[in-house]
Amino acid sequence: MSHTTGATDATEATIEVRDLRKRFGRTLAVDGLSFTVEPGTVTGFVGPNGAGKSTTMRTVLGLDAPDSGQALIGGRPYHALRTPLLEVGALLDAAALHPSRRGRDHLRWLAHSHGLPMRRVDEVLEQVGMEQASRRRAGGYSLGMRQRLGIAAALLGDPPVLLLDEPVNGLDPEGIQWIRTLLRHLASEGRAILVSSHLMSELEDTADHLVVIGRGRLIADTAVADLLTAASGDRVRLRTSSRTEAMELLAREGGTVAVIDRDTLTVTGLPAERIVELLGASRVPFAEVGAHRATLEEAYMELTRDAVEFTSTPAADADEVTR
Ligand SMILES: Nc1ncnc2c1ncn2[C@@H]1O[C@H](COP(=O)(O)OP(=O)(O)OP(=O)(O)O)[C@@H](O)[C@H]1O
Repeated sequence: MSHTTGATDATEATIEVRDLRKRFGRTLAVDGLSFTVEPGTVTGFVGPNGAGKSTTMRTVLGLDAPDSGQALIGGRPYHALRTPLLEVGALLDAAALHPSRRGRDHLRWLAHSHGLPMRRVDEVLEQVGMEQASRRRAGGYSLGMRQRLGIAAALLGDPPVLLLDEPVNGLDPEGIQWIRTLLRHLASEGRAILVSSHLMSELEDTADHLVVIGRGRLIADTAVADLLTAASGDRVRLRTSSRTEAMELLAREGGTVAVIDRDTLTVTGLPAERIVELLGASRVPFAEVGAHRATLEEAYMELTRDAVEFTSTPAADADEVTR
């Protein structure tokens, strides 16, 4: 953060959600949710469609009023922020722009209305790779371009807190890689960043921390590294051209064997050294025996499977919490 725009100090870079509840008619969108986004971290906000992610973000941004509980930015509710654009940046929908307006003019207007120096417009346009495109009219922008412009607008006030709702939507693989690098960089500067996604794989290599919700309730609030370690367990991964033979042998010796693909297995209940010994003694060909590292997707599946009981609601409430 440059601090030239008077951004708040690092201790204020947090998002705190405290026992938040929000109902829309018969739908309980957010049901007693609490979590904190710490400075210097990218926190992934994950859950299936309709889980309550957007509602939570909108409440943090003062766009929805909570029925109870609190949503705070740097310890204060959004409406109490003196200079919101300098304190929190947000991407909710890809920038809704008038088709005849140039992206650059949109940012200049935003900067002007908040008393920000015009050089910030050029700085953020460079940061999102839109220097050239921003001189064209928005009517011709792709969804990816509008996403980039929306991110530029969020960064304009150099805020210590960022909320991005599904920022990867519409980006091509190169764009996805770009946003990963950008978010890592922004977090390394001490910002608190909350990024929602309904796909766990999109957060691989981006998030340090995960808040997983289902039906408006917290399922997990965990460091990504801890989640992956727990999900990887004591599983050993091995490759073999004699899959059936290897499976029979290892199961006989007390291992629990799962098939990953045509020539890859994972085994629990037997240490790697023992597996090597057993396959070697029986002359079953194998290669690459090592600890299995779970993907974030696998970890998520495990997590939500364990959380089924926690997330399910009494039958009487059932139609209140479904879309
Ligand atoms: N303005 C509204 N009026 C009525 N119901 C709403 C409103 N906004 C959200 N909901 C409902 O609240 C629930 C949570 O929706 P929300 O958009 O917060 O979920 P989400 O996790 O962001 O989902 P998605 O991944 O699909 O964006 C859903 O059942 C949704 O239909």
